[in-house]
Amino acid sequence: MACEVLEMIAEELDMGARDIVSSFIQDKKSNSCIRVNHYPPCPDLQALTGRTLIGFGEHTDPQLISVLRSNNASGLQICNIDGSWLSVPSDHTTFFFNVGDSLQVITNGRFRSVKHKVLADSFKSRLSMIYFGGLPLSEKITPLSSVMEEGEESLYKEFTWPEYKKSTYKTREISHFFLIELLFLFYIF
Ligand SMILES: O=C(O)CCC(=O)C(=O)O
Ligand SMILES: [Fe+2]
Repeated sequence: MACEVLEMIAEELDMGARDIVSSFIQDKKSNSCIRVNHYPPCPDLQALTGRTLIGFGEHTDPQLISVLRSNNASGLQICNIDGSWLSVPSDHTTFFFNVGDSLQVITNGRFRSVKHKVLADSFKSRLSMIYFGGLPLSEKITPLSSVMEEGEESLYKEFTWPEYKKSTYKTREISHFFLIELLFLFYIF
């Protein structure tokens, strides 16, 4: 499914070969993964702080594309162009596709990665499973020549995929860590 979507994108952008982007995630060395997230309800902690708790802090996915499926518990929100947050309706029968930072760069900004976050629900447990399709570790993240118009310049500094991934995961650990620490404190007291 992720390949099919990437192929439609390549076609839409007139990139020549239909599989020019999807071949990255089909490569045996593609650095792709699947993550399962569980957000337990924490009504007591929510009542204690009087705030909606963040289950997963705001971020963009660093890979090319993410394909998400969740149970029927809501919580996922995406950031609108005006900075407001929109809730993604939860539906266990649908897939949610997210453009990642790498796709933004290789298309030189024609497709934009979207900031998103997850709010923890007071009563319902959320379970999500996401496939992240990433470039092989040997690849540089830089606009593909087939997307560039004559004279167009790259909007981005060039990174290798391992360099970029390392820097994004460093910032993300903070929000996970914060939640774990909070839960830990709550269970102690
Ligand atoms: O759990 C979700 O709904 C989204 C999680 C997410 O954004 C991620 O794992 O990168
Ligand atoms: Fe994400």
